Amino acid sequence: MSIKVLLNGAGRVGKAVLKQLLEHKKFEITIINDINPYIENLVYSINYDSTYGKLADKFKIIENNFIKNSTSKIKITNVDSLNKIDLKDIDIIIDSSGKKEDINLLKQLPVNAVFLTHPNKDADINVILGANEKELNPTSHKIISTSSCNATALLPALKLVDEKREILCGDIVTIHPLLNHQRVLDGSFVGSPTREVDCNFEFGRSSTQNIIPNKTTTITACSYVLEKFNKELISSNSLRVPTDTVGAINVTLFTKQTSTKEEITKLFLDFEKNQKFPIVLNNFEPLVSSDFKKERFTTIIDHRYLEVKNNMIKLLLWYDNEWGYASKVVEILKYYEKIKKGK
Ligand SMILES: NC(=O)c1ccc[n+]([C@@H]2O[C@H](COP(=O)([O-])OP(=O)(O)OC[C@H]3O[C@@H](n4cnc5c(N)ncnc54)[C@H](O)[C@@H]3O)[C@@H](O)[C@H]2O)c1
Repeated sequence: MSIKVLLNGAGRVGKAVLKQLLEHKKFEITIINDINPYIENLVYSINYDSTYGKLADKFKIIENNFIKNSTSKIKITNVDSLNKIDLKDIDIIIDSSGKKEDINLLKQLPVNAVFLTHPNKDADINVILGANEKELNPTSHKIISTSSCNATALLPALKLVDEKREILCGDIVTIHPLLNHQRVLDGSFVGSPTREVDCNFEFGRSSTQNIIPNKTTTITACSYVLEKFNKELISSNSLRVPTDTVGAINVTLFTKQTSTKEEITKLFLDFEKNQKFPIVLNNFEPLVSSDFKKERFTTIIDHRYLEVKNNMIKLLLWYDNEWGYASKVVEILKYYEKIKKGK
């Protein structure tokens, strides 16, 4: 029998999750809830996407707030809180709305698990593949955060280096595409209810005309997964750039033991060879950000920019913050179901 899923919030991440989950017959998205009241607009934005193109098997609206394509029939609801939805046939919720819902409310929902697509310190667990998936326990973890796109890309690399060389301190700069809470042209910034944003004035400026510096919650998100990787150990900031998707992280680490470039190269090559999930991909080609669009691997090491000097390691990582991150949400879901069944 298929696992019935409710998708809450069909924005950038929600739609990437939807499209990837449609490929997995084990999961059936039976409800999509979004505060967008226009079902015509919702179905249009699922069928047509400027970043990832047209959906081959398009949805159309059928009777009573249902949409349908050749394989799936999905009910559309339009409420602002999950406790207003009839959940009697739902096994799992994926909440990609960004709403910071009361955790106690989420815990009381009559479903097996709620997956949050944002870091959340009150969740039962924050999971990043390649970092702490072995701690995931379907019996005791009901509210499961799948962390952030940046932390998903970064933490497997930090863990790997730390296990071999012990990280003493470091710094990261994330270079991140623009997001839906930003402005197209200059305007006053209006606080987003779905995001914690510190740099309000900068986010009121035109996202298409500027590189916007801001703080990032990446390291805090890492610390929810593995406590060691916190803001005391690693400093951070971010540059928001006018591209649609694919981020990069410039990472500088100082380690207890010294390394050579060959040793660090081998570390990532060996990891890629032996990994169970699509995490590390080693790139030696002269590629640019759009070449990583729709890439499932989310810690793509660009070896052209790997630098190792004594106890300093400098890495450049790539990741598709929408599609790649959504693929990890789906992988975590599949892994959760697998260990739940004791396989
Ligand atoms: N975009 C990214 O690169 C990215 C990557 C990883 C994680 N995330 C996280 O995923 C979440 C969504 O981000 P996004 O970029 O997809 O945002 P988005 O603005 O594109 O999409 C959010 C969607 O949720 C809907 N929504 C808002 N409040 C709702 C509510 N109360 N109930 C139901 N639907 C609601 C909106 O109408 C919209 O369709 C955020 O928590 C974000 O931090 C985003």
